[in-house]
Amino acid sequence: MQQDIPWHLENFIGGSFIGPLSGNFIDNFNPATGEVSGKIPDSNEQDVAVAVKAAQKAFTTWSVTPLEKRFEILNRIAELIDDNKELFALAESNDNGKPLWLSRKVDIPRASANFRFFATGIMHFAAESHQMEDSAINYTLRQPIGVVGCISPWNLPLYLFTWKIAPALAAGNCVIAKPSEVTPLTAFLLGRVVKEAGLPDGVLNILHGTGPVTGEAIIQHPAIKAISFTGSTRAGARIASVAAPVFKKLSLELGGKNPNIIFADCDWEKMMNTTVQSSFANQGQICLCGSRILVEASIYDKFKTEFVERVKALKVGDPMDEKSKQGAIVSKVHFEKVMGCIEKAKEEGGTILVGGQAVQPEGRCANGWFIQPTVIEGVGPDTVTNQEEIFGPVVTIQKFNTEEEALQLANATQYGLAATIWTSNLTRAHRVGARVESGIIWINCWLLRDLRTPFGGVKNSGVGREGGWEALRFFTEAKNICVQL
Ligand SMILES: NC(=O)C1=CN([C@@H]2O[C@H](COP(=O)(O)OP(=O)(O)OC[C@H]3O[C@@H](n4cnc5c(N)ncnc54)[C@H](O)[C@@H]3O)[C@@H](O)[C@H]2O)C=CC1
Ligand SMILES: O=C(O)/C=C/C=C(\O)C(=O)O
Repeated sequence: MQQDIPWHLENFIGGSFIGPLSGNFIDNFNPATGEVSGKIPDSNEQDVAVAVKAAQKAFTTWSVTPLEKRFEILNRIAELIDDNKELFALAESNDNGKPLWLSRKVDIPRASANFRFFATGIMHFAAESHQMEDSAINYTLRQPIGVVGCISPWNLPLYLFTWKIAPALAAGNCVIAKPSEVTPLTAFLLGRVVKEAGLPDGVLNILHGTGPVTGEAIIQHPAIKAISFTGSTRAGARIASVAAPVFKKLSLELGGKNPNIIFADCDWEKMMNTTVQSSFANQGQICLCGSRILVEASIYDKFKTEFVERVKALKVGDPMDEKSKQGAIVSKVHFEKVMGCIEKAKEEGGTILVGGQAVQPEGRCANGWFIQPTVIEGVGPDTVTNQEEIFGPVVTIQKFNTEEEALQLANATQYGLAATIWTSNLTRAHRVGARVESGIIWINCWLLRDLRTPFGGVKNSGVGREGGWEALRFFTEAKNICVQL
């Protein structure tokens, strides 16, 4: 595969790289330098229509391609991502601003793992059968849906793009996929990889462009029968309003305002190390980050002192520098949003214990969008700061006295994606875990991922589950066949 990071991106439609029909492109930026780093297609509904035609044509053969063949191709895609890991990692860091070591260690390996996981997963996927004593037998077919749409965000670009595409393809669907316009590079490179891996033309189509134009064209296209989306709750609500009345299948993985509940009897060192990570990994731009830290009163002061010290020590800087623990914020728009949230917290009476400022590293990153990791104290549970997703390197700390109070605080938002509980009392851990309103609970750990488990949120954090059989069920239609004996 070519080892260059491309400047001029094209759509990948019907197995070919082609420009947008309008001829219009939009600027792509490197957030670490603030400079334009390339051009991406500003695709519209005509481009989507061409892609859907290619996908419909490909579906006639891909949907009946033997599982072993699908396995072989998806596994080959995984191998090729691994073979080109350095190129993918560099592209991801340039596009997103995350440290290169993080792309190498997490993002790119997880992208190939997604393909490998669903390549093997489809070989083991089985449907149910139900016997009615000796009078009839029902068996359920799990058939591919047809053409499906996969729309992903900018925070874990290739990681989340492939988390949707891999199960969709494994299940026999053809895909119209759109990465975030903010981080298009690795999705473009994926087009080259799938071509080389021998995925038939039209099975995966990758279109670039904005949410309001390209994204809208995908969700509104009548031939696209299911949409899998990860991103903001606002965009998720919009997608549901378009898709639900025409009965498209929907999987929505949305925002979070996740509680990190710390009891006094926790394993201190493990909790501290992990809490720094769960607060600020990827500049806090992971929907699973613990943005509201709830600490038992008896250890609150000790926690505050040590946590602030550790956060102060996190080096913010050039993503290419191995020593940088924090890279750039993904875009100028998002940088301004996060800085605005910090200002809002101050207006709401919050005290900035550490951080709170933009950072201007020396050298090539002097004009990039960097923010110090920020810890805020003194904002109540009902404030905007503790209610709205910030999605940046900003956490709040709040004190609780009893388990009941911890639960009240934990559940006091519109979101319900993930929660972390720190305690060495397993009985309490189970009890609290069962009562936190959240799709995912981590006890004495964070982001420990088993790809077989159901992944998703409750309340305004989304609808449906990804991962394992859940994903393969989502990307198939169940058809029950009843045979009277
Ligand atoms: N995983 C998560 O929880 C994420 C949450 N966010 C939150 O969303 C806020 C805004 O970030 P954005 O980049 O604007 O996220 P977004 O939700 O607008 O964008 C995510 C993806 O959806 C697409 N999209 C947007 N509107 C669409 C529409 N009407 N139809 C179809 N596709 C559409 C975008 O082009 C992108 O590919 C962030 O500040 C953060 O709070 C953002 C990204 C990921
Ligand atoms: O699947 C995972 O391990 C992580 C998923 C993270 C998101 O969906 C997100 O940050 O939006």
